[in-house]
Amino acid sequence: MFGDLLENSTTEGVFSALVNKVRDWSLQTNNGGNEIDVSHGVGSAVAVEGAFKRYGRVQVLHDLSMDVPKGSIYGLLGASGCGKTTLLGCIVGIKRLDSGNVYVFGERAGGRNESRIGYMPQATGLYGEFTVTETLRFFGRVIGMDEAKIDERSRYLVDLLALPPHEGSVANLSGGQQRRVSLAVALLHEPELLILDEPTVGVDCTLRELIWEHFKSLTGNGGVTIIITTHYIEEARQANRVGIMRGGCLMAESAPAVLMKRHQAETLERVFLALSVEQNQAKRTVGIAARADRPKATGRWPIERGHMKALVWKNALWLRKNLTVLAVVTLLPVVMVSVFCLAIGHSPFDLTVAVVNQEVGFRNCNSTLVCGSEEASCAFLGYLEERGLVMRYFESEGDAIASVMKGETYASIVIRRNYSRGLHVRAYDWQGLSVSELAGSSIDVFRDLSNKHLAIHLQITLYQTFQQFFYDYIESCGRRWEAMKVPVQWEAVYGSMNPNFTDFSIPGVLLSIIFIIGVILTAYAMLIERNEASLERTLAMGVTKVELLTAHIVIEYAIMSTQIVLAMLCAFLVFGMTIEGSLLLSTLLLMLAGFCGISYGLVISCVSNSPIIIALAAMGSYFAIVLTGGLIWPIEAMHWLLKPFALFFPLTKSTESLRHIMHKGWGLFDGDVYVGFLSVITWSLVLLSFSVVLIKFQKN
Ligand SMILES: Nc1ncnc2c1ncn2[C@@H]1O[C@H](COP(=O)(O)OP(=O)(O)OP(=O)(O)O)[C@@H](O)[C@H]1O
Repeated sequence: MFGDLLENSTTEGVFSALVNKVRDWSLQTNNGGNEIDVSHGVGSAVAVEGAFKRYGRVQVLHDLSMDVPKGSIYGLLGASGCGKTTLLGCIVGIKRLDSGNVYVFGERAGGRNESRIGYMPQATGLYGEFTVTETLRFFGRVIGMDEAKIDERSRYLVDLLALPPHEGSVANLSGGQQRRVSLAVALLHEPELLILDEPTVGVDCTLRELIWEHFKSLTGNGGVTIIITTHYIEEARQANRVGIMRGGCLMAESAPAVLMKRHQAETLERVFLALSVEQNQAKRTVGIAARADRPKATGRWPIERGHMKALVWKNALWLRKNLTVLAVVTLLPVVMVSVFCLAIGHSPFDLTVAVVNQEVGFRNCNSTLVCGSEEASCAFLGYLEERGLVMRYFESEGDAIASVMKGETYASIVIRRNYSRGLHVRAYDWQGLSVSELAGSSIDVFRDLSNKHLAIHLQITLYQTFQQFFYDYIESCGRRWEAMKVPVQWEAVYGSMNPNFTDFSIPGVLLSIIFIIGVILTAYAMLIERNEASLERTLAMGVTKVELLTAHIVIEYAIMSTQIVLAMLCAFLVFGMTIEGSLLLSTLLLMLAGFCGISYGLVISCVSNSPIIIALAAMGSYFAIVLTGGLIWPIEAMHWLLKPFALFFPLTKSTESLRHIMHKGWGLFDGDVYVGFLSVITWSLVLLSFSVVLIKFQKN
């Protein structure tokens, strides 16, 4: 309708003087019996005084005043982007003015009169997965209706608005059907004030007529007040009063017939054009109006039982309808723990090495270990094969080294011609060992050191294999091999004699998995909630943001408990990770880490509503935590600049504590186990408080 007069979002200047003049004049000449005085007295359902509102640099409402008499239909008209939805949001209480006042039934907007208001946002504001019945049940519960009343009203509205059968989900309805469901939600609790943002878009003319008849009967018989925005301008002729907005100002406010008469126009559209011309002329002459006082926020207890029950029910219903998501989320930690245990900490096997055995060449030889054997090198290579090395034999040393250089083998092992003789002298008569025997009994190894893990593994394998082989050779010669041992006796206070990297890392891995899943789930749940238009509607019904958060935390905690139990069963029962201490204490620490993740997820979701930023923040912090938390490399080895900070990160101390519990069997007050608990609790509380502050002070 107003397509040719689309608002300029950078509208400058204030036209309040002229606007107020036009408006006053309209009111003076108004002869509508439905009209009442503009002050927010007894007769006003809604009164707006000197409203200012801007989004960043864009001034959206500009010294706007309006008055909606009780029991009337008020049509709010204006071009796209002129600020109608913003104004409605301020009346409903989900948006705050920068300055000015909004009164609803004589009380400041945003107070406790949500049960008297029915709000239909511009977007449908519904949960796509729910059926019509479930949608009406949820919003009925939020507003505090009893079940019988919800059923009764649902039947009535389904009939009135010709809503489709109940079984299908709302997302599968047509646009017009969805708008009707949305209207039904607004009408559900029989509110005294209906605020409807374009309720008849996508509705056919017959049904539109019917809906308007219903509005008229509501205002006529029931004393209900309706504020309605519409782009079908002719519709607004049926309203008792229309307000015409432009550039964030109300240019006129009066009965449609009065406005048309005053401007000698046949349609309201022509009235709008005439007013726009007058406003443009005033733009050049009128200065900026003073701002009114900033309204004070209304204080209230942020959590109500009824709201919480409805929200938790809604979240649980959403999960029931998204069982795949629920299954994936619940099993994710088990999958991550399994992948970790299967992938990390095991010794490499089937490593190929190049071998040049100058003692026997390519001929077959006897690998049995016998004292004084001329082919002891074969026995040694047999030992290496038993340790899982794969041998590739070469004729010359150069070919063997070339195979390492080409990446075909990991090392080349060269055994000299008189190896067996030298070895025998070393084992049997070492005092008489000559220089040539010493050199001949040495094995030359050329390794590819570019892969540190594999190179060290090969080195350890060769040392250990040779040690065993040499002890066995000494024994086969009837000598005591114990005399050759390094004279150090090793014993374990905690842990096994053969420590395992997987076992070392699993406490930190469990904590970090539960933490990061908490972060991601919360951030995305809040993102979805924020981006759903249903949030506007839920907030308009008096649900607080703190209640929304708490309901999410409740559901997430239920999921998290299952995640933790499954992840621990997987780690301890399936992969045999060490658990010497209390399972309960370990679970508690994991729950706290999960809570810390949830709190951090809340902070991220408050700071940004971009999925990319959320993903980057979550992954970035995860890597920082994993790298600095002592999970994969000891903190003792960390750079001195980073170390003091790393100790304060949320999972550093808690990883140590969980390791003490799991590997040493320590209790809460043994060593500094309690410090890990304190650290993660402190982080959770700080992050949670921060997110609550951010949420509280977010205006839009
Ligand atoms: N959350 C927001 N952040 C920044 N700018 C916003 C926000 N909401 C609205 N705006 C801007 O404020 C102006 C008024 O928007 P509003 O939705 O109130 O207009 P409207 O009159 O309802 O438009 P329409 O008839 O198309 O729905 C527009 O320029 C819009 O881009």
